[in-house]
Amino acid sequence: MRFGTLNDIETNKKTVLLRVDFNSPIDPASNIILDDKRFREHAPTVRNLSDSKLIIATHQSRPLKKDFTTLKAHAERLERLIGRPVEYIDDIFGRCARDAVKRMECGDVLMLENLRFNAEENIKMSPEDGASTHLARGLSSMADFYVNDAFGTAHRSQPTIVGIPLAMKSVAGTLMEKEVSCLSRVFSDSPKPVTFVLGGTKVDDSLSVAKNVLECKTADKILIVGVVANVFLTAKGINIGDPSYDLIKKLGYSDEVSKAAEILSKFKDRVVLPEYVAVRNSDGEREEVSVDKIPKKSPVLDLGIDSVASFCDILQNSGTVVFNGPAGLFEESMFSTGTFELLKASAEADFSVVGGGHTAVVVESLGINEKFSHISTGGGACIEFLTGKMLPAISALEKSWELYREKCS
Ligand SMILES: Nc1ncnc2c1ncn2[C@@H]1O[C@H](COP(=O)(O)OP(=O)(O)O)[C@@H](O)[C@H]1O
Ligand SMILES: O=C(OP(=O)(O)O)[C@H](O)COP(=O)(O)O
Repeated sequence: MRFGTLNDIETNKKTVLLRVDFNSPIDPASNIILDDKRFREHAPTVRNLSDSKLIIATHQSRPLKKDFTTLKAHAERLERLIGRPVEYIDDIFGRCARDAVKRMECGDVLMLENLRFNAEENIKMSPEDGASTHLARGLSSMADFYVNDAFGTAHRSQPTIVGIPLAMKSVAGTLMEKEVSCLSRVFSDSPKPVTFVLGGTKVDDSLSVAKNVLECKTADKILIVGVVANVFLTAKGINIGDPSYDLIKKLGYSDEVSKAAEILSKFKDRVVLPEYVAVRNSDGEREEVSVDKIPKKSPVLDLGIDSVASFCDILQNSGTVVFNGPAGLFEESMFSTGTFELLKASAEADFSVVGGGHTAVVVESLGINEKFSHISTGGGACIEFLTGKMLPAISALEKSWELYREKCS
């Protein structure tokens, strides 16, 4: 890695500004945090910084969304998790925040207000512009070191992600380091053969990942499931029925059909499509059909049992599995078989990685999370990483390391 980590800085008695991504599902009516996975994943970094005066900064949601809220509940949740007091302050870099920082002693933890309450944090900008914002200048003046642990936000070019690292000595936190090293391993020394499972509804992202990992020979095989499979089947000239085709149109992915066709023509032998699917029939029940017999009026909602078996066979013979996006409408138990069975088979691989919010939730609900080598905290960030793009947060940390390396110890 070409950026600094916590091992490269001496934080004892120093003031550290830590950027995390505590953006979590919240019940807007009660403000209760519904899933604290990201808190649990950032906890090691917080613990590693227990000898410092620790200022924590995060965002929650976006302006105008129902779960765009203050961070009092986030501070309380973190406090419970780490077993140490976390003071919440309803300010970001104004006088109240600065005074609170001045009062801090070693071991204290302070949580600032939602970063996206500041307009500048909601704007995509260059690192140079980011560094010159009031937000980046105000925050960087409060601490000796900046630690970016927010992998979930690593694909955003916003002031705290790309600007602050230009303005001060910055390193990656424990979670950022783990995400980058685990996801990078997919591209380098992962056990062979490497199989990707691409499903869910983000067809454009999945096609970019497929193209990248097939072209650079990262993936030996790609198993296509979910709505992504319906696009590929259409590209192959198969009639997937009106409801499934209407969903593709509604999601705005009609243009992706020709891109899927291009991938199929180039990499036919390495892209595996379902031969059998499950539809909801006119009685509202699950019905198994082969793909050349999909009824005109029935939506395709899962992988068929025979294809589940053949896909599991491929997964069981894979050294590495990267799984991103469910195989069907798993929220309905009738259509959860494909997702559940494929995930269980993937968990047995020597090296197994899961990306995507829905997929990670299923893995936890099946109680097989410990069996996976890595479950990414990033949705968009993980998928952009797998498309082979350099994430803005990582390039900013690398630049910071170049600029400040000498001054870090
Ligand atoms: N064939 C299908 N038809 C309709 N919805 C599907 C189908 N396959 C998967 N889905 C839906 O995809 C959603 C998750 O997709 P996505 O957001 O891309 O996953 P992730 O959050 O893991 O990246 C789930 O709500 C699931 O019900
Ligand atoms: O949850 C996040 O992204 P994700 O939903 O793609 O995992 C991050 O906190 C980034 O949030 P954003 O997509 O509002 O910039």
